[in-house]
Amino acid sequence: IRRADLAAHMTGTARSAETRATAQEIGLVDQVFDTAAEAVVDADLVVLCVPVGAMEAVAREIAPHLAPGATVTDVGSVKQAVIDSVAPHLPAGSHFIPGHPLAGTEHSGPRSGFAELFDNRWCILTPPEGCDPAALAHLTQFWRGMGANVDLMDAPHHDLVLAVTSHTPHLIAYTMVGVADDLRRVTDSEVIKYSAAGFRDFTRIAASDPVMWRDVFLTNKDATLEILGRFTEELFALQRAIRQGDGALLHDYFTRTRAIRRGIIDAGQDTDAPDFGRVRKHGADS
Ligand SMILES: NC(=O)C1=CN([C@@H]2O[C@H](COP(=O)(O)OP(=O)(O)OC[C@H]3O[C@@H](n4cnc5c(N)ncnc54)[C@H](O)[C@@H]3O)[C@@H](O)[C@H]2O)C=CC1
Ligand SMILES: O=C(O)C(=O)Cc1ccc(O)cc1
Repeated sequence: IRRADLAAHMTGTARSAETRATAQEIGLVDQVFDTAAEAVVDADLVVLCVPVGAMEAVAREIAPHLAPGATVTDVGSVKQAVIDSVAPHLPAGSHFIPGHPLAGTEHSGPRSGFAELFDNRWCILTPPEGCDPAALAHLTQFWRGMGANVDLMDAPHHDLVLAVTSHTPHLIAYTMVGVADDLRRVTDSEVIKYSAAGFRDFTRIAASDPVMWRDVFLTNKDATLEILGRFTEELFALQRAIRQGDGALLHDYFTRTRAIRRGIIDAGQDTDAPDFGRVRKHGADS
């Protein structure tokens, strides 16, 4: 926001005194308040950046203190649950436009942000029907100002797409690291020592914030279970092919998946590796 001078004055808050002190110390915002109720007074734009399961409590707290005509948005990884829990509490005359930047790392807290985080990444907005066009245009410009590309979607579609591209992959990473941990005799030495790229990536993902991801799965339950069901079917098919020595099936399968990866790279969306590098370079928590 500072890089592109998108706000005249930025306020912020966090639940713990320690986080608020850190935010103050590193100059993350112009003014840090003890409560969300104080932080939103006179704000044109309010961005809720809490775990999905905490959105409702924060919405209840800020609602009586919002300026008339304020725009309220969020960055939660699930959208329908946020709409259901936040919208009923906001006053008439405010504009609620949920959002989700598809950018982040396994790190949390005020020291984990860096100005380039949203550069050339997608931010999906899920405006409700009848949403104020001027408020939507402003919010779109806000995200573009931070370097993101903006797309619009309805919330259920967002939740299904993200179940495929983010939520289920995270669950699989958590599971794989859990499996390795169960094999204690391997974990204690060899898994760490000989950790090849695949498992290393899983451990990075599985180091993500437990509260945030607990809430993602609790609130995007149906879509995640749907994708997990399909994942399990495919896994069983591959398991059978391995048992039966069906090399042709495995080869065909891996040829198809390789083409998908190449499609992602051709579309300019292969941002994982540079992103990881950026986190290190910009000194986020490690
Ligand atoms: N970390 C990531 O890579 C991404 C996260 N998101 C979404 O962004 C949101 C925030 O995540 P981060 O910024 O990573 O987390 P964070 O841990 O850096 O910040 C979360 C904030 O919420 C506060 N909080 C937690 N529980 C609360 C409660 N019950 N009541 C009031 N405040 C509470 C914490 O004190 C903290 O200030 C989540 O909804 C997450 O799904 C979206 C895209 C990427
Ligand atoms: O660290 C990673 O690789 C991520 O996938 C970050 C991330 C986490 C949650 C989101 O809703 C969006 C992006």
